[in-house]
Amino acid sequence: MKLLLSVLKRTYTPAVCTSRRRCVSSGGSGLLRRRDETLVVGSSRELVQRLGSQVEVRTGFITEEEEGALMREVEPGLKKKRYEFDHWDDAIHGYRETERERWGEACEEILSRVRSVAFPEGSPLLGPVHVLDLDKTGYIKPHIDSVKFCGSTIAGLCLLSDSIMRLVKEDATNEWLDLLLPRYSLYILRDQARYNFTHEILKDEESVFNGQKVPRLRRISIICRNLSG
Ligand SMILES: O=C(O)CCC(=O)C(=O)O
Ligand SMILES: [Fe+2]
Ligand SMILES: [Mn+2]
Repeated sequence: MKLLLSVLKRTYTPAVCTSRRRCVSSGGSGLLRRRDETLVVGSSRELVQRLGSQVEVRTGFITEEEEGALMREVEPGLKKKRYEFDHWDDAIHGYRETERERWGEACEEILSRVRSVAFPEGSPLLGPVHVLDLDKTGYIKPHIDSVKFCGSTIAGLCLLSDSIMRLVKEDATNEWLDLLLPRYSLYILRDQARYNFTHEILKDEESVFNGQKVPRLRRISIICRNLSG
């Protein structure tokens, strides 16, 4: 299946870079951009193209109804918890989370679609699916997922809000990529993008993509991972 970039409803203004960093859109690669819908910008065209093969954003991966089905399943468990704000040392600020191994039929169908596009057939997966609920003021600081517990691929469904995921090369912080993750999208990070770059979800005040404000509301992500080999 080809990337479903054309489902993105809004158009974003052409690259107007207001940040210190040099913005180069992925125009011309044909993979990450269709019409005016840019989903990836980065520190250089070369990086966007090279790392672009290890990063996917599939817009409209789920429908509004499917988001509703997922919410009905995760909301009761989340509501029993309180958002955590006070742990200054945590990678995540303003969040609550849970894990879920068994899902109802509708959700299982969605998750098996995620697995079939994100992971090679037969690749052993982490059993429980991770559900992360970020408050409107919550954000995820730069980190690399534990190499002990999870393998080469991270796949996340984005519910309730658009957001921006920033990837920064661990040993060369001038190399970076910003991904626009629209509500209803699926993102996939593989290989170098997963091992050699930190990832983070920007807080509302910093949530600007390619010069355009992207309001960050409460956001829920549902994340599938494979096991480390
Ligand atoms: O919310 C997301 O999409 C990413 C979460 C994350 O980075 C993590 O749980 O390690
Ligand atoms: Fe992570
Ligand atoms: Mn702590």
